[in-house]
Amino acid sequence: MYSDIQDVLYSEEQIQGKIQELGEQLSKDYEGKNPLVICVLKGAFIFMADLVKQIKVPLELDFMAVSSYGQSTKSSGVVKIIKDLDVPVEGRHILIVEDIIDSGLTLSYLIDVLERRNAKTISVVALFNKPARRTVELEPDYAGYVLPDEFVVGYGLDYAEKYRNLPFIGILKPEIYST
Ligand SMILES: O=P(O)(O)OC[C@H]1O[C@H](OP(=O)(O)OP(=O)(O)O)[C@H](O)[C@@H]1O
Ligand code: HPA
Ligand SMILES: [Mg+2]
Repeated sequence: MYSDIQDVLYSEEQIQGKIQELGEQLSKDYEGKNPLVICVLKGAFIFMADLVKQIKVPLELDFMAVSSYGQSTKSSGVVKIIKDLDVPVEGRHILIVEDIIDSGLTLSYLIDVLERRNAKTISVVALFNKPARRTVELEPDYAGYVLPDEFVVGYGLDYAEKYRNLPFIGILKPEIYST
């Protein structure tokens, strides 16, 4: 598994440091708001777990599973809800937790869904951001690292469901997905 990685972009320690910074900012901004923090499964599961431990104000959380990449390194362009939220979002302060924004299609779809359900506010925290690949205009309210235009895996992100358990984020060797 480790030999399939071309370059490690950010180590486990660097990622944890960034998450602590994000948590401090979010703790200030969500004081007294009891946000509903939504994890976008599967990719964001590790980030969500590490992030909420760094947010020091009361919050609730829920999970939504969506998918558009399947077994590919390119978005299919069609975002499917595989598991919906358990609780209503009407009147709630929503914080969407995403691992990565690439084309922006997943998040623009989700934001649209939550707006139609009358959330009070909707903000996005994304650990990784690949602005070079955007096909729809979208910027996270809280952002971790900007990544180069390469297919990356680890820290929750997969290629064909593999590599999610790597503790760092790295570039996958192109020969792995082009063979
Ligand atoms: O900005 P985009 O181009 O839409 O890409 C970002 C989304 O793609 C990945 O999810 P994927 O659809 O692969 O599902 P997964 O989280 O289960 O891996 C990733 O976890 C983000 O949710
Ligand atoms: N890697 C894994 N999953 C992804 C990526 C990526 O670079 N972009 C969007 N989903
Ligand atoms: Mg994926």
